[in-house]
Amino acid sequence: MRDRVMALLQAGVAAADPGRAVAAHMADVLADPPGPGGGWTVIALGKAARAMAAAALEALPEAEALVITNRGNDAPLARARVLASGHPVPDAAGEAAAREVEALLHRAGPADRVLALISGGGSAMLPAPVDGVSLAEKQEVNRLLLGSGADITQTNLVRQALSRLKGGGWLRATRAPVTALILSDVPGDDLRVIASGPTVSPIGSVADAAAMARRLGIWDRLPGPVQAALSGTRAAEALPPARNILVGSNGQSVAAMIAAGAADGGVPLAGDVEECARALLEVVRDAAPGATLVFGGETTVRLTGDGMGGRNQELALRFARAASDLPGPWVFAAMGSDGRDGPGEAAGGIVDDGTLRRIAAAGLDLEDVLARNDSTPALAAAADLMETGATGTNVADLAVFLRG
Ligand SMILES: O=C(O)[C@H](O)CO
Repeated sequence: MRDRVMALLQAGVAAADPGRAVAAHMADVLADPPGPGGGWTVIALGKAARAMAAAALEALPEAEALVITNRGNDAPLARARVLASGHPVPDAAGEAAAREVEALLHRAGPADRVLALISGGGSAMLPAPVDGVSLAEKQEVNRLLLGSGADITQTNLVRQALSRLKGGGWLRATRAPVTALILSDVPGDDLRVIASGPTVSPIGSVADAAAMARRLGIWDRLPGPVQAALSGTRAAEALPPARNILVGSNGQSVAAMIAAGAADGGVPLAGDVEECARALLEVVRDAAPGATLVFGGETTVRLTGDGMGGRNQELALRFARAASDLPGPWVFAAMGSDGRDGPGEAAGGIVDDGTLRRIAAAGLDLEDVLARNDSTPALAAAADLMETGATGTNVADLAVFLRG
């Protein structure tokens, strides 16, 4: 049963393979070639940038690419300049990369074509603070947003208002027509949110961003220049049109898992992880023997301790606790599609009807584990920790329930 669950998760991850996703859409890209004397400017941003650029360059034998990605994903790539940038905290390397991106975009003329390859993590990797705001101040804003409980849409609304390149900034910076291939790591696949939407219109106005900072309770702690920038009015402008194409997403991965033989679980992985665990249990309670249900999305965890864990590991444990009276055999697994769940090395958790017994046998008190958000050691003690290594893509979280 565990092998079947892992094979389905693997099918979901494979469907989000950045190289394959880009290759599948290069015919669309090539349908709008450069004009006479023009060429391609390829700029890739985010955790999947290198893999996306590699696939694009296969189809563009004359082109070179600028790749901005996080450390660890920054292996050299033929015909590309690969720049490592700070993530999740923006850094000076990212600021220098942002200047290179701007220079390339400015240089491209109307006969050229810009191919933007956008993936998650891009917001932190390309800090381009608006006039009057320093990198250190942007770092502080980042820190405040992370601690405020803001979701990714709220976070990126504020980030966009403080950036030259987010929220359509790439379009403002170039005279060349832009096509963007976008790999989504956000629930709902709002293109304005993914990597803060460099090639689409912003989520809201500067005033909306200021109102959000107030609502999140961080306004009074924002550095003065940031408050000033958020108090200004940036005239709403019509952005040049761009072709924005979603090439991979959580929904597409869930669809691939369904194509591999599972059924749609019908509820998203969303909201508070405990509430989500209970909602999943309600869905699977009446599942017939042999039924396999798949789920996608991203939950949130309210931290009450400082243990080692991640939202998928916590979801797996909370599901096992909620399902204590669910007749076995059953298996439930949840993972981050990037193979990373929280700060450690684990990808997620894979629990079954014996998990609670194994945790107790290891001398652990599950209530205490959950109160300390310490899911990794508990899952490891039950031989239920999932470790896949980095998968090279990121389309949020995937989960599978299988009834034996
Ligand atoms: O970079 C970001 O903003 C997040 O990963 C969402 O795409």
